[in-house]
Amino acid sequence: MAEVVHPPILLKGVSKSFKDGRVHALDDLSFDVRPGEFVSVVGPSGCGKTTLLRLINGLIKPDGGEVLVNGRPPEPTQNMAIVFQSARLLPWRTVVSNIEFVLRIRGHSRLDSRSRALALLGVVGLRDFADAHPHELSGGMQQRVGLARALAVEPDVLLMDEPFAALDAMTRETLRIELLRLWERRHMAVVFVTHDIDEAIILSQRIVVLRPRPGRIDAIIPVDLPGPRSQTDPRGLPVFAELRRSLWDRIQAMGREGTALEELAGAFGRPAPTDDPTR
Ligand SMILES: Nc1ncnc2c1ncn2[C@@H]1O[C@H](COP(=O)(O)OP(=O)(O)OP(=O)(O)O)[C@@H](O)[C@H]1O
Repeated sequence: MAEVVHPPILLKGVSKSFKDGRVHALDDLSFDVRPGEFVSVVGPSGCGKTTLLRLINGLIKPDGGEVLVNGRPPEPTQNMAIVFQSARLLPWRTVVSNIEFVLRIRGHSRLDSRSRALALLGVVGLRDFADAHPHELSGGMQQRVGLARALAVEPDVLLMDEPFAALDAMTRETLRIELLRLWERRHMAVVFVTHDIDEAIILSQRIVVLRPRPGRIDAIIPVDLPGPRSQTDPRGLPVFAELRRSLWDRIQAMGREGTALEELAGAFGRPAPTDDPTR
């Protein structure tokens, strides 16, 4: 009999409330992430993006519906990694030891952990900083270490919660390309939360748009751009402008339906007039 292939991530009618049901964070969310797929999640502040990642990661449980990772409810033993807005490195450990640490607790030998950690630091361009401590690194470099640490466990599911939001524009750009290169090489399933529409289009194969109060799926938008993404900047392409416009229109429509438009504009960054394809 043919083996059943489960999607890396599957959500079926997932709901989640906090404060004894007074805060309805997510309502009836259903979508899947296919093997090797890069999916971004966008939506205004408070629409449940982080809650969604925490549900997939198994840090919290849904009140209703089902979250499945590789066909099973999420659990710590699964090959999943999460990257946050700040790298959250252990300050008393060196850079290389921060990565070795996660390998050691997964049962890798001391020797193997070190060689893997050093190889990964090479991949993210930080081999020369192996023996530095986190405070000696810039925010962008720390985030690179965080990425290397997440990849060390060779996850087949990588969750990212606005990982580049705190970085300057240039570092952000460099890390995006680095992430795309790593993804093209390893092809893990990625769920990437961002407030930045351009970033979502540049990185993803599909974009899940959430609407707030309670968080629901507004649309799932396929992003069909010529690849490989790490080598082609789509921002000059007509299809990019069209996608950007349609996402922006969608967000404006949410505003008209009652969500404060200014909040949305602040959260997403209104397209500059010169970038506006309709002008
Ligand atoms: N542990 C919690 N206890 C109580 N309420 C919570 C908790 N976690 C999230 N919430 C509420 O659930 C809703 C969704 O929060 P969440 O952090 O997932 O949104 P978000 O889309 O990630 O927001 P942002 O873009 O501002 O980071 C919010 O109303 C938030 O206040």
